[in-house]
Amino acid sequence: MPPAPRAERSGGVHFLAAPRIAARLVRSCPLHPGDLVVEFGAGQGAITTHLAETNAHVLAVERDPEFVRKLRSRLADRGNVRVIQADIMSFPLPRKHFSVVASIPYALSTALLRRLLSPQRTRLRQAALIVEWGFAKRVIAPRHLEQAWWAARFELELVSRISANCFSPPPRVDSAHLVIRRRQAVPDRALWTLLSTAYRTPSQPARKVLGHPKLLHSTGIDPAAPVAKIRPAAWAELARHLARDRSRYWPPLPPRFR
Ligand SMILES: C[S@@+](CC[C@H](N)C(=O)[O-])C[C@H]1O[C@@H](n2cnc3c(N)ncnc32)[C@H](O)[C@@H]1O
Repeated sequence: MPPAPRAERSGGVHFLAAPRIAARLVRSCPLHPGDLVVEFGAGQGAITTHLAETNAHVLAVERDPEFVRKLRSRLADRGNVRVIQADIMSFPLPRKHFSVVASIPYALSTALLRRLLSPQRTRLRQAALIVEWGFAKRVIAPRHLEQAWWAARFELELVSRISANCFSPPPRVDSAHLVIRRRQAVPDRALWTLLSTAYRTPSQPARKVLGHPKLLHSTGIDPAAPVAKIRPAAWAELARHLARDRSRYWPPLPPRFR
């Protein structure tokens, strides 16, 4: 049977057509030989080929059987790359520490970040992602509880804007290069208690919701500022300070995050 026409095969898929951007994306996620890195939505391998060069163990996940077949044959001589036909949303995440480098389908951005960043025991160390520009702007300035949870435990850096013309076919909007790095350990239960309390009344002054005005000052938080304006790193610092008091009880996280 002749292969399906390309436009039909790749319907809705925007392939990265700028090798320098793929190279920069991979460089922004430092990998060492033997590290484990997952690429979600490997497509035709625009990023996978650069990942293969790092000598990390690469798990390239792709749903489309035709892309999988081609990519397997293209990378057959790379013993460090496994191309796996699977759905991003059900692919079991590694149990050991891992990194992610990927240009993810726009429609799955929130769901994938939720899988990677929300669980208390996530093994994600770092990620370098291409995501929709507007999505990147929203996650680096969290307005909601779950995003605040992500940002307090992981540093989210918007590295650059990527023009739609760097993709084939070009999407309607620009994309962003987003880098995610796990912060120094944060006591999860203390952090969750602070955030879930604060985000019930996000426009209230920090002093009123959280108390401890001196501690707020010393962690760089303006006690008069609304809680929703507190920087993610300051939340992490505040949780570390409060958790030092061993006499305090911090309730467990909701089951969906455990
Ligand atoms: C934005 S493209 C990126 C392709 C390639 N990495 C690149 O940069 O050119 C997203 C890829 O994700 C794949 N994809 C979409 N939904 C998926 C899913 N639920 N599970 C696995 N792969 C999926 C598409 O087939 C496509 O190859």
